[in-house]
Amino acid sequence: MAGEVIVIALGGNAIKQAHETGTTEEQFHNVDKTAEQIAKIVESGYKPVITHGNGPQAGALLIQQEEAKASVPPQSLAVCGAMTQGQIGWMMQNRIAFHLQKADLTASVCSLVTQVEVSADDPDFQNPSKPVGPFYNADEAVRLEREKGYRIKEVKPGVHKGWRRVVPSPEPISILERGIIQDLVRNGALVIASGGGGIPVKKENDGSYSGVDAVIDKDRAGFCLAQVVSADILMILTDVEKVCINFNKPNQQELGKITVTEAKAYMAEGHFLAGSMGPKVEAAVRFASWSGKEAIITSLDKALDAIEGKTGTHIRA
Ligand SMILES: NC(=O)OP(=O)(O)O
Repeated sequence: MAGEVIVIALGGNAIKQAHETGTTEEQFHNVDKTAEQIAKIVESGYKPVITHGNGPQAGALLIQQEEAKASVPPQSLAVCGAMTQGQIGWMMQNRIAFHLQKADLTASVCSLVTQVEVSADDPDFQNPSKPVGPFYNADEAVRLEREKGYRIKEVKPGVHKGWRRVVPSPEPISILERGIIQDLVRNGALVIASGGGGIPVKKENDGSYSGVDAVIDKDRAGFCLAQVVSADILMILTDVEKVCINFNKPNQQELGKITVTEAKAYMAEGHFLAGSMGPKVEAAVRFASWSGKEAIITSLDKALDAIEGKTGTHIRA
């Protein structure tokens, strides 16, 4: 319905396609296509609040820190997270503003450096789950574990290049800049916030916050953002039009409209991969349970159709 606030969590393919190396030009091109879709959503009367992933970019920056450490001091993963938030936030802000202007729409676009509190005791520090950076084959994975001490996991079983470095991904507890996000949205700005899941920080005894070397899942942080802005819809955009059960098997089945209870049952049966569709369905279930409203998972090009109920996977309480 026009006027509704939609938190849109953009997946990696909105910024970098799997087959690309991730040049500035490639990323700007993808962000431009994404911005065009977001402008259409604004034109239809909805109020998007945007968040985005940073897995490929944070992993690439980590590699750059390691490769250049003989000449410049390597920066921490928390700093890499902040850098990716600035980078992608700028690209989004730049292209969304352009497409709004082209459509004679006047909203101010603002990307906000956003910190998200996590617990230093989160179990993910013991068993990291967040894939970052490029994909490797099994041989490369073994070599990188041995030579560089990376933690590597298979994230696409059965696929030649199905291995990725993983880093800790603690649960987001709260968004520190929630007040200013609410003010900006209330004043009509199109806000990009909590990018890359937010810069992970932990509270110190003196009340200050310090950076934590981790990458928060942007879908889980997207749910926190949806709570902050009292969203009417949480929409998670990825590379598939609908969520599937029995994915890549002969009995694969697309999901249309499902309840939270059904989604939880599919999760318990192990249909959704950790670090992939798992956190998306989990965030959608959390939102639908918390709000009593609808969460949608679909692809970028189907976003508007999905909002209008024509496609996508819709999860409701
Ligand atoms: N931070 C995050 O969830 O990034 P991706 O969506 O790129 O994995």
